[in-house]
Amino acid sequence: MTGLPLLEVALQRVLRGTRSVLGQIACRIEPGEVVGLLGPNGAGKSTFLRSLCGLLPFEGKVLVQGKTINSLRGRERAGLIAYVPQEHDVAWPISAADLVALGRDARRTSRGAKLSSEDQRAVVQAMERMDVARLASRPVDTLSGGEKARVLIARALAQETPLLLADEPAAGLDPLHQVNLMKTFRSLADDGRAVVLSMHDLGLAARRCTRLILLNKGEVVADGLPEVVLRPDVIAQVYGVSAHIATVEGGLVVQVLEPTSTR
Ligand SMILES: Nc1ncnc2c1ncn2[C@@H]1O[C@H](COP(=O)(O)OP(=O)(O)OP(=O)(O)O)[C@@H](O)[C@H]1O
Repeated sequence: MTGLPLLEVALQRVLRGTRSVLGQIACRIEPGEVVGLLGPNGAGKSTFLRSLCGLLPFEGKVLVQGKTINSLRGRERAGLIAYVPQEHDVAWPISAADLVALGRDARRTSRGAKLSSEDQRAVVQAMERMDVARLASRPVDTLSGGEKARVLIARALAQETPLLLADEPAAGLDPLHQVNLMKTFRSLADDGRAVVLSMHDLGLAARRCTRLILLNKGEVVADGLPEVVLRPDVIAQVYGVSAHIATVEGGLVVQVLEPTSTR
């Protein structure tokens, strides 16, 4: 253990084009956390995640295990952070297994090198976790939307990084695969890693995340335990909907009800 936070963020501003879309955001993410990043369309969730992994220029600092993200070279960065993009475009008809194996690239001596037994174990485990083992030989351009999404998550899992950033990974997954995804994230966190994922399903976020960060218009509105962040007045103010919130065995239940006029 280094004693350093896994991720330390002190953003001052992020521009998209000439527009400032994220303001000051400061937070620390520690091993063991599954952080749900919430907020309406356009709130800045993707911008935030892409800034954290160094895919967008930003003003401020992002430290991963104490190292400035922009000082990390490709291989070193890929050893620390895995990223699941919101878009599921795959440019060529590669097999699902070969796509997942790309997650091991940063650990291999050369790109053409054979997968080591350790690489193979990671690929098989990631594919089993995402329930895509039976799709191994299928070209990814023949898969359904949810199947392809699960293969792309498996690629990031195969990277076996301390930090996993995922942009709406549950979108397009059926209920069973959504719950299993969140359980997988929880088990990574229990193993001392951390996951930050953006999401729109407040019920899934409430029940399955250890912490929620709620963004609105590029600012953090709330950051804390699900029961602290997901209050009816906050949901109405940020999302413009009423919600029923209850505590049942195993966690919080949130059901969105009707549009409100408070937003
Ligand atoms: N390339 C760009 N140029 C200009 N503005 C952009 C660009 N990309 C995103 N934006 C704007 O930045 C803001 C934040 O977008 P972002 O994609 O981070 O939101 P989000 O919270 O992930 O939204 P969603 O829930 O719809 O995925 C939005 O207002 C968006 O229109």
